[in-house]
Amino acid sequence: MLMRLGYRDVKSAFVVPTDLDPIERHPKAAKPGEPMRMHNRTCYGCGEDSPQGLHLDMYAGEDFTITASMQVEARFEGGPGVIHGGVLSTAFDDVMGMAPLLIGPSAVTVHLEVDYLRPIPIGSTLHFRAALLGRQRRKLYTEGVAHIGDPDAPVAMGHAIFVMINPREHFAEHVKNSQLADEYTQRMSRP
Ligand SMILES: CCCCC/C=C\C/C=C\C/C=C\C/C=C\CCCC(=O)SCCNC(=O)CCNC(=O)[C@H](O)C(C)(C)COP(=O)(O)OP(=O)(O)OC[C@H]1O[C@@H](n2cnc3c(N)ncnc32)[C@H](O)[C@@H]1OP(=O)(O)O
Repeated sequence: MLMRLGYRDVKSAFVVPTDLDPIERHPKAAKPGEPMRMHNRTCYGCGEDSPQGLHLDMYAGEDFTITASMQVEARFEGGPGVIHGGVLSTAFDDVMGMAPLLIGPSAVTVHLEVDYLRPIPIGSTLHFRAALLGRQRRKLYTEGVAHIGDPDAPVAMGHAIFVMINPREHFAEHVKNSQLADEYTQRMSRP
């Protein structure tokens, strides 16, 4: 099922394959309107225990969508008075990265694109919507859009490809570096 967020007039080089495999919402996934569970509470994007992080607030939406918001704090300044482009791409990575969890698997970013459409002032609230567009083998195609109050006036769009992984294998050698190393090491040792 291919569901796009609209805004087709926005130029983007991202190509979504036409031969996508069917996807289904996982029965245990958050219901529309419910908060998305943090994948890691020290995540720089959404973790509540990441002191320097973006503190994205994320909710499950209808179908394969996520909604999210964040405050554009002064510490996120890039150009004078506006958000840093890298901060915005971090936010898109994390918001679009939540969409795979609606169908179940853990997945990591292999490709990320951001189209910057309008300057985003410090002090604004950024609102995001992201959608899982479809799956092709282990690849998951996503799209995101951001606005600062008027949903019909997008300020940025994002596209990304995530690849499904086995988290135990993928993070096995790295959990020791986590701020939550003890917790993850214990989780790894459970059958
Ligand atoms: C129990 C303890 C652990 C608990 C942890 C719990 C949960 C955490 C898990 C997940 C997180 C969940 C939500 C996350 C939300 C947001 C977070 C932001 C996400 C990130 O910020 S995450 C950091 C940055 N991310 C990386 O750190 C990835 C580095 N990377 C790799 O680790 C490898 O790359 C890997 C393993 C991904 C794949 O490697 P591989 O060998 O398994 O597979 P392969 O290379 O064959 O790729 C398979 C198919 O993807 C295609 N493909 C590959 N690369 C592509 C590209 N660039 N463009 C287009 N297509 C590409 C191939 O062409 C092929 O496609 P095809 O099927 O058509 O052949």
